[in-house]
Amino acid sequence: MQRQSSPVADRDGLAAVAAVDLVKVYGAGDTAVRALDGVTVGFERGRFTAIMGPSGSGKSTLMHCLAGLDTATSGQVLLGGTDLTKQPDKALTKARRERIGFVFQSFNLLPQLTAAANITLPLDLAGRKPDAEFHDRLITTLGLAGRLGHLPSELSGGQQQRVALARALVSRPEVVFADEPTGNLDSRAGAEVLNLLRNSARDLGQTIVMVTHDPAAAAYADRVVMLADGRLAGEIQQPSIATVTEALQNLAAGR
Ligand SMILES: Nc1ncnc2c1ncn2[C@@H]1O[C@H](COP(=O)(O)OP(=O)(O)OP(=O)(O)O)[C@@H](O)[C@H]1O
Repeated sequence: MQRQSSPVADRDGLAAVAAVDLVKVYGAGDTAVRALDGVTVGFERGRFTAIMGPSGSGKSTLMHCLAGLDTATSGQVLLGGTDLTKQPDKALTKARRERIGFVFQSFNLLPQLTAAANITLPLDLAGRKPDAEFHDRLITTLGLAGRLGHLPSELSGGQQQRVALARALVSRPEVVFADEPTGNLDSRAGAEVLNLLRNSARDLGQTIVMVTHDPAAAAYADRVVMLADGRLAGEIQQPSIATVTEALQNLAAGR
């Protein structure tokens, strides 16, 4: 496993989103928890990166801070040229809505809306129209053409997650954050969703950052960033299930 992190984005123009010396402390005094303890890491444009590490290592906290869903105690979050930690609430909400896409373990689709309406909802709310050609290409690639008129309750878990993926991708956001996106899927549907995430990076140039516990899921990524105790603990390029599993075992054993 390499011990160096990638150069942070805005310095070389590569990173879509980056953390610079990011610290997050929950609580205060004796009960304070240092969930992130000075993390500096960049996530390159057009690549699919997985964040892994033992339970409690700070994966969700890092992702939430990168996505502007949580505020850091100190340090910077750079989305393109914008330091999210310096944005007033309104600007942060706008950046989250217009520049970031999300895919959650629990799909988070609105039950009363059809698949088609769920997919375009964020754009509709922003008063924007989807690029019709890109929209149609996504629907075809994600295998949703025959499902657009269905409600989420009429779709399988894998289909619901593909709708959520289409919703995240259709606005071509600067980064899509995926939080355990296959956690509620069986292995076949999970593999489909992971293939689609990988292809979104390769074919569409979409930047994707995914938190996962599963080495098999992480092996779909171009790169795995490891966290331990709120710090960067190395990274793996072109990961395989074996290299990821070994790295996690080494971390657990304190090597
Ligand atoms: N809201 C909170 N209040 C207090 N402590 C928190 C809070 N959220 C997270 N923590 C603590 O911060 C540390 C990092 O948590 P985080 O959820 O980021 O880790 P994780 O790697 O995502 O864990 P897991 O794999 O179990 O989901 C943990 O010690 C956790 O208990």
